[in-house]
Amino acid sequence: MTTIKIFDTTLRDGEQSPGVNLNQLEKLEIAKQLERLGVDVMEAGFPASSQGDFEAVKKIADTITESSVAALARANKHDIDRAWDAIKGAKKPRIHVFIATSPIHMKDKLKKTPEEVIDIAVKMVSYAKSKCDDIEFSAEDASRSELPFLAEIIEKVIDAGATVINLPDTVGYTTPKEYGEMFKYMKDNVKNIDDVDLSTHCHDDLGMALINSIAGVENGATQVEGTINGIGERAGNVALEELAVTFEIRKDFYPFDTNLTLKEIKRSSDIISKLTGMVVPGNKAVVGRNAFAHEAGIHQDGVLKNAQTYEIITPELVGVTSNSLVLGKHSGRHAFKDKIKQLGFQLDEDKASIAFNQFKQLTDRKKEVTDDDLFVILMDVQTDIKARVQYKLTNFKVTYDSNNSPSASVSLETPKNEIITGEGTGNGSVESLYNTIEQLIEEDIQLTDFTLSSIGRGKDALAEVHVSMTVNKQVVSGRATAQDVLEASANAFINAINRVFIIQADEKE
Ligand SMILES: CC(=O)SCCNC(=O)CCNC(=O)[C@H](O)C(C)(C)COP(=O)(O)OP(=O)(O)OC[C@H]1O[C@@H](n2cnc3c(N)ncnc32)[C@H](O)[C@@H]1OP(=O)(O)O
Ligand SMILES: CC(C)C(=O)C(=O)O
Ligand SMILES: [Mg+2]
Repeated sequence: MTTIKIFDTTLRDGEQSPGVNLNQLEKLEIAKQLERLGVDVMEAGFPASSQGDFEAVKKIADTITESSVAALARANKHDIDRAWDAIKGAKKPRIHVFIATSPIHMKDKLKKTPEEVIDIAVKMVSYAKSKCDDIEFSAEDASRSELPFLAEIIEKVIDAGATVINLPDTVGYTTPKEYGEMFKYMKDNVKNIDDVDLSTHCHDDLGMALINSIAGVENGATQVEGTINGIGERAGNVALEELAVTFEIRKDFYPFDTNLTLKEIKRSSDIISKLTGMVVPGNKAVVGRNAFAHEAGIHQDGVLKNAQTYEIITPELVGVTSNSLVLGKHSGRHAFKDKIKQLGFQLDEDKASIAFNQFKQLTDRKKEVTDDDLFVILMDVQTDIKARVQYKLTNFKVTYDSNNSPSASVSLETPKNEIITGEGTGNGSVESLYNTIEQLIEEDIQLTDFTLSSIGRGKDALAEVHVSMTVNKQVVSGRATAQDVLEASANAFINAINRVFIIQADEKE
């Protein structure tokens, strides 16, 4: 068995998913879970891209001890300086320098000759090496690069100090045969290739990210880059949980394994889905809601006789459990604290008390509080989602009449503690609410996405709303849960707006 290193880029490439915008506490929460999952390396972000990302990467680097913490940098001194300043406190820091090597990217995007690209890459890898021992070099768009040129630049950056060479399929264009052959070519033609880890980085534009990553591994890659739930730029990256579980379930066929703690997979998937707002499709491999559900009578009959007739992965393997401890109106603090631990949260006394009060309020409205409900409450408290509120919803009313446009009246408390109220209409109840809030806040708001889902089953399930929007041209997202759809919608909208003020305050600090 060869153990393949897992490089998780949920916090960098994953955050590049359109509409995803994580704050510092949310990124830190995800980083802690990735460490529990056992990733060898986590790419915490791109520090030169914004002050907020710099701060988040720094916080993660100062907190995480088991996994290496990587920061992305273009091949220029400014990006490398920012990356190093953010991660130098890490126990195992890695600077990740990239530059494109395909003819189309070099000529049309970078406007550089191949010789200039080699020169920049070598100089910038040496510069990064003068600061940090562990340097990853990525040849962006490697899969559309000319192989002899790729071999030349790789040999030179290894001489300059690179410790990991990543060959991304940046646009998800390659096929397994082609991608495997590229790794084999490097193994056969780059004289110092055995001094470094070779890495895959596959995007899923043609749905081949998993099989391409495996082809890379079969041809010499010792590191795989990807994200949890497969989120990422455009169609996303390879879903790391799919790779790790494939190696586990088909160990008779593939002689590879990973250091991941597989039973942390479901929790990782849930946290990332909740915090990013990227809902996991029900039929998604390994972590989808239906991945372990059987609908058809013939299947159910088979499973009752022997689960393995239709189940190749046991739910327990990836941390899907059915829990019997039901929390409700009559539960006390002990049972609640025990449940917090079971769900994998570590809250201090103050936060545990806030969460307990929110749980009690919910039990007044809901017969049975499920693990999913609690997960949402605990995650909100853990990430202080309500702690830095600027605008607060104090009251709202929506009137729906099937013959007329719905109308809303809303009261908000402003950052200056003034109460403002207004009224408005819209084509639907949510739109009337949003139009009214927009008029009150007087910022330039464009809603770009709205998702509503239910947490739990039945009439009294919680509603969860995610919104993405631009506020004064800044892209932000917000989420909220409530028992009422309109309340969740209003709070998600206001949480997104509040984020703009939090980002502005962070940037001033
Ligand atoms: C394949 C990937 O996933 S790469 C990672 C992509 N991630 C991101 O872009 C997210 C974060 N990005 C950002 O916040 C911004 O793009 C920034 C802060 C990095 C740069 O912003 P700006 O300075 O406004 O530049 P902008 O993004 O418009 O253009 C990119 C510039 O970097 C250059 N560039 C692109 N890649 C590289 C590289 N690897 N090394 C050096 N220069 C590069 C481009 O040629 C262009 O240069 P030019 O201004 O001389 O034409
Ligand atoms: C920055 C690099 C590694 C990347 O994300 C890509 O090429 O897809
Ligand atoms: Mg990528």
